[in-house]
Amino acid sequence: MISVDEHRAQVTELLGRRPAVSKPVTECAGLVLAEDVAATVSLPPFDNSAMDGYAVRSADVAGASEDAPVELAVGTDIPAGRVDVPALPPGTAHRIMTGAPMPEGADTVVMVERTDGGTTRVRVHAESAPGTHVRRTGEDVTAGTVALSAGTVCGPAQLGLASAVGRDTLAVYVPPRVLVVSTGTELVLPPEPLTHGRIYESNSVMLGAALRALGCEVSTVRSVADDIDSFRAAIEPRLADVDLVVTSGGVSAGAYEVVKDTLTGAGVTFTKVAMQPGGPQGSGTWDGVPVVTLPGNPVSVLVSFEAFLRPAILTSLGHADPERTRMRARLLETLTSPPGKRQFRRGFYSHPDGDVTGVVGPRGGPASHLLAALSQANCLIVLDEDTTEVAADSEVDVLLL
Ligand SMILES: Nc1nc2c(c(=O)[nH]1)N[C@H]1C(S)=C(S)[C@@H](COP(=O)(O)OP(=O)(O)OC[C@H]3O[C@@H](n4cnc5c(N)ncnc54)[C@H](O)[C@@H]3O)O[C@H]1N2
Ligand code: MOO
Repeated sequence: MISVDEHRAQVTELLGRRPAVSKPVTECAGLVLAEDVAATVSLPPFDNSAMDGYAVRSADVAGASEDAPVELAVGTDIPAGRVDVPALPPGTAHRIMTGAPMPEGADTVVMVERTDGGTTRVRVHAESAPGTHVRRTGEDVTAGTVALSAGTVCGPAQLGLASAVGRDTLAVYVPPRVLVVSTGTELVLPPEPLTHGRIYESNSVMLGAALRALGCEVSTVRSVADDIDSFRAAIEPRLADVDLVVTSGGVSAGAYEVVKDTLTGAGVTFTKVAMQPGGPQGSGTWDGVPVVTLPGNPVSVLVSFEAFLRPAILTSLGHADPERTRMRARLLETLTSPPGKRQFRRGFYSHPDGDVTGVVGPRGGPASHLLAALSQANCLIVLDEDTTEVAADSEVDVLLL
């Protein structure tokens, strides 16, 4: 029996670090930068107006007020995008739009609402200090500096910034192509009707969704019979096209453990991990392709994904912190846990108004076939290896899903 942390370390080492590739910025959401992005331009790239109004010299509108407006001749219009902006002669105003370049000579912008909106002459009803409503060159980013560092997760704001400094591609770690395989002679796919003793296959759909959420490209073999020849025939031809194989089922102690029977001695090590659910696990390689074998019970599959695959894949993709957000929460019911095992119970975490901790109630018992309870959960309650009981009202760790 090995610990959760030991198995996680093995799976993380197995997956290693993904290669970096250049991708269009539009395809980089959620991925991690494999390069520093240097700004080749400043942001803003030029002094420009923050308001629709009039570019003026502040000295020319000094003392202006509602009762004593200052009247100036209007020179020209400067819409955003105009490149041939004439300088501003003293005692005049240029009509300027938000984002348009400031004319030489102007040091401030008066909002149109503080004027009569004139097009040949304008009455200005307010003073405007130098710099008012002017966005200065480089006040956000200075050309030549690093706008985004390697290791940054590309969310919407980061991709916006990369685009604003002129990048249309980025070097990012490319997510793996994953083959998801569900084993079990009992598995049936809709619309085939269920006969007694068989069940509808669900693990591959669940795993596929979890993997795609990390950016993985997923292909699936949804139902392989518990037979070594069928298993080999279904998987071996596909190995060349994937970076990782994830199987479910066929790894425990029965007489028909197809995954274990096929891969033992062929590069995959099977072991028991001190956790509940998700005890029977395996990892290794098959013809050089990394393989992670999960137990078949649906809740075990998703808990194993959270405990091992998710952190290993995120690490392989360059994430510095692959952990789920961990919170302390007040437990609403007493829970028990087997000694020596880390238990992951499904829970619902909420945060009543004014509560600084949050509360969590279990959803379903510890058994690993309770898929409906899992579907109502938004967190895993973690009871560590030394804990056998946690009383209601005690604080526990929860991992937010
Ligand atoms: N004598 C022992 N029996 C079992 C042990 C043990 O240590 N000794 N461990 C139990 C635990 S814990 C688990 S978990 C399971 C793991 O068994 P397998 O990985 O071999 O999985 P299967 O037997 O193939 O399936 C388990 C369960 O899950 C259902 N299943 C499987 N695949 C799917 C799927 N794709 N979609 C939906 N449901 C699926 C399957 O029908 C079984 O009910 O072993 C225990 N036994
Ligand atoms: O450890 Mo099993 O994975 O409880 O169902």
